[in-house]
Amino acid sequence: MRPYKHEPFLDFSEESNQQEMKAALQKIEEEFGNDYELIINGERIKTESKIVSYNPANKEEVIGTVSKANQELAGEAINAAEAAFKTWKKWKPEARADILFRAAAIIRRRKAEFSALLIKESGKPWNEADADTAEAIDFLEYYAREMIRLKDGTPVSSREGEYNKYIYTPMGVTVVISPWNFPFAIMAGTTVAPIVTGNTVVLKPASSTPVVAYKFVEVLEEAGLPRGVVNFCPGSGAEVGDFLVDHAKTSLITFTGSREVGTRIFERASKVNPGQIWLKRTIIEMGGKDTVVVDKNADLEVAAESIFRSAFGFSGQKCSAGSRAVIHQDVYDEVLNRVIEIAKDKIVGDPTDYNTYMGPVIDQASFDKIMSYIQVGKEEGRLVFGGNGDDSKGFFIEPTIIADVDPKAKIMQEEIFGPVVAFAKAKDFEEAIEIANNTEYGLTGALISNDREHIEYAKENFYVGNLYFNRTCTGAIVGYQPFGGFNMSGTDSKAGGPDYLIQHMLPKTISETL
Ligand SMILES: NC(=O)c1ccc[n+]([C@@H]2O[C@H](COP(=O)([O-])OP(=O)(O)OC[C@H]3O[C@@H](n4cnc5c(N)ncnc54)[C@H](O)[C@@H]3O)[C@@H](O)[C@H]2O)c1
Ligand SMILES: N[C@@H](CCC=O)C(=O)O
Repeated sequence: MRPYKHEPFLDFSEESNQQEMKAALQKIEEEFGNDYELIINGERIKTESKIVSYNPANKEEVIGTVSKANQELAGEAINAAEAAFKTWKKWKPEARADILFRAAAIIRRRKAEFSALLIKESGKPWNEADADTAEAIDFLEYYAREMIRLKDGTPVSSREGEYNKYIYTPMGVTVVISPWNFPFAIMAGTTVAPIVTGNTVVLKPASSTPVVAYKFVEVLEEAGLPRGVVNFCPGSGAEVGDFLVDHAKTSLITFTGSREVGTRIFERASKVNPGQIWLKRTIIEMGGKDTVVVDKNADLEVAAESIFRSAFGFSGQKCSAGSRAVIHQDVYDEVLNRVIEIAKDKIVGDPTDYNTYMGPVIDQASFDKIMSYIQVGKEEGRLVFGGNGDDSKGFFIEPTIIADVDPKAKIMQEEIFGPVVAFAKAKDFEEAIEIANNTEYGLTGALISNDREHIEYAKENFYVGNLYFNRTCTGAIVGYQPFGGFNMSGTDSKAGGPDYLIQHMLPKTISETL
């Protein structure tokens, strides 16, 4: 087994990579409109009721229709997962890991096809889609190796006359609820972490992006995953989500999504329901209100680039998005003007076009919500760039920059999840860090500074789960920057890190008297 190394991103300035992506985009169009079924215990189940997956850049284009589970079918999925657990938990960890390695190899061979689907189903531009596919491969490769590392447990001491062992055992049925914004990587990572640790899964993907999730489950089947170990169960959050969370046979819930739904799940999971003989465990990763702080002696070009890319990568639809820029007063105007300059060059449009920097936002509800925040922003600050949206064909919003915002203003406090960045001025470095910390979230942050003392100060005082220096606050890499946040950003499970898998297992102490 080679040491873990992250999957390299494709360089689309190379003609051959461009051609491959163009061909993949054409090829997947042939599958548009296909019908995808539920997968319960390996059986395909077609339902009358459907989820329709649209291209957010072109509302007319249907990516696929997907059967929609009701509570009865969700109950069958839980039963199938419970039955499969009896044998799957006995598989050797190395054999479980092998399935992940095989799945990674299959996806690597079909990389362009998966990225093309992400471009169409979630509106990601090429580089963001490629990064999402690469991250899905990374999760498979990394968690497989992690399970092999953990298979014999962690060494503990033994006194004379005894032999002690400390091992990790699987938990049971895991409900995986995933978001649409990393429809491949997060969905795949949160599905295979419970699987490789010996649990079985009911996967409820986001309703905007169910097709990529179906195709991933097919890959797991092709890689040799026995039936019932993963059950594909798309459905309404309110109906099927609550049902799965509440179910007495659910042991572990791993959720990634909004604060509103995450706190609801956290609360419901704490209730012990009739027939339930354990306390449910939850891994809950939620939103962010993330800040790029610029110090007065920073490299201002790095600062402007970092702010721009943190705010507008995938139209700001990342939990890690830098939706707040807090700038030292001495360099405020210069940085703001440079970010505006960068924004002027960038193309907003159809993400199937290689030259597009920013595609659409995911759907009408997001479009309306972001536009209403822009309206609030115009009242709370000075609109200096963008501000317009067009939802006639797809859900397009210009990169929007609002200057001179009070740190306590609504657009400085609430997660917008769109291409909007608010600028605030700080009188000195300490005040900038105070402003950065003044939200209820604590996910990511970046400091752009050349002052070593300030960097050390930030390491201690900038209260976020992922802290970066002299770069963007987005773009964590599996195995290199374990990911998760403090406070209302979640349980800080650190996906893609060395502490992640053990949260899917029950540690067991075995002590034998010799
Ligand atoms: N911290 C992280 O690692 C991370 C990563 C990606 C996205 N996010 C956050 O996710 C949010 C965007 O994603 P979203 O719009 O898909 O979030 P969301 O909370 O609306 O939906 C997430 C998932 O929860 C399901 N759901 C909805 N209601 C439910 C219920 N009552 N019970 C169970 N499940 C239910 C949805 O169908 C979906 O599958 C943002 O807030 C973003 O910051 C966080
Ligand atoms: N892990 C991603 C963010 C995931 C949330 O949307 C990043 O680091 O940018």
